Amino acid sequence: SPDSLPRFGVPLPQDLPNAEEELERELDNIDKWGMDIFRIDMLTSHRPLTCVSYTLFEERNLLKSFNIPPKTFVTYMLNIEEHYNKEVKYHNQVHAADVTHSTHFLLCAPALESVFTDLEILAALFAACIHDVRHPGLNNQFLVNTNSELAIMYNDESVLENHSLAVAFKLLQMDNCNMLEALNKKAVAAVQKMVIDMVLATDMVKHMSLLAELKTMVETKKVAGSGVLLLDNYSDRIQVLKNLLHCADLANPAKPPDFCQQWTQRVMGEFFTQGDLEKEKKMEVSPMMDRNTVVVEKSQVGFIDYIIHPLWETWADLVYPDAQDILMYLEQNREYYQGQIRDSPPPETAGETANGNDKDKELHIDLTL
Ligand SMILES: COc1ccc(C2=NN(C3CCN(C(=O)CN4C(=O)CC(C)(C)CC4=O)CC3)C(=O)[C@@H]3CC=CC[C@H]23)cc1OC
Ligand SMILES: [Mg+2]
Ligand SMILES: [Zn+2]
Repeated sequence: SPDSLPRFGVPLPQDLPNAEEELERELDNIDKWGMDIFRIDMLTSHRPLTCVSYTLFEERNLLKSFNIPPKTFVTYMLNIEEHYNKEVKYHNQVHAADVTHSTHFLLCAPALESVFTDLEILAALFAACIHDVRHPGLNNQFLVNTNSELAIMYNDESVLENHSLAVAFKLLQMDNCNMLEALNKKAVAAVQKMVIDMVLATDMVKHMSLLAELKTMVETKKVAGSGVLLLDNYSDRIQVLKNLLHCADLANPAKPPDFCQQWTQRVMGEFFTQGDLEKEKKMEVSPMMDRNTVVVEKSQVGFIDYIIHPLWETWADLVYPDAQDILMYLEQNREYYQGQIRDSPPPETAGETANGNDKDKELHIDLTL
């Protein structure tokens, strides 16, 4: 019937004859780290978030478990997807779909099997879907420094993260969008609190404290007989979920090389756009945002060494050995970027090459060889 949903939740591009079977093939990898979200973006006419979230909620049987009408779920997710900014090069619906997929993958870790309830899993996937909605492609510091409406609204505190949360919960109230309508008041309140806690924890200013708490949890790790993590209070459970979403948000350098490099292109495109605007406004240009001075490969090595590897190494300890392959990609990508940094020629002393031979003679020998 006409009002029945398309198979993957979204209409497919008419000009691609076998889009449906191509999309089915890509979605067969939804339980794999290497799923190609960029191809899904293309095959869904740029609605990867609705397609991936619908597929995941169906696969995890969450629509039935919480009596979420599929039509309501899809209407809400399409609405959320519409509220991601297509002009923004990185913080758009493809990033949201990628983080949602990564969140799903991390929740599948054997060390977390049967640890979280369906309500907590719904909250984590929902948080991933909405965590950057209405992102303007500018960071919190810029919004604060320019006295933006948003910064005033949220008193300079996690401005973007508060805004995404408010927009997401506001959109739930629109016609035929309340996907949580069948949940009782207590369950809705519990989901809302968990989603707020998780999304606020994606603000990078929280990174060091979040990582410190994760390290403490790893040191005092309690494991049940079956080997799964023992989390017997809200504080521990939400702490793992906050770090899980934070890891998913910081997963780009831990993805297969060509995906990692595409994300780097996108984020640097967004950063340079902000840097250009800061220059235009005679502001100090933010770190890594000046297109004239940044060495992208160096930034990636620094980002991996200071932020990404310490976080993922700790997460990998928590769920050992489930994240070893992810750590491998991260180390591979770090070596790739390190190798790309054009090492300036070794400092030559006057008249001699690095190994002390007479320059001309050595060059002559090289040439005849
Ligand atoms: C694919 O590459 C990237 C993807 C996402 C990001 C984001 N960056 N940030 C901030 C993270 C902290 N930050 C730093 O400058 C951290 N940092 C370094 O990276 C290396 C250093 C300069 C040597 C020392 C240092 O302090 C500023 C940017 C975000 O807040 C974004 C939003 C939320 C999550 C991550 C995302 C960066 C990427 O490549 C650089
Ligand atoms: Mg964010
Ligand atoms: Zn994000």
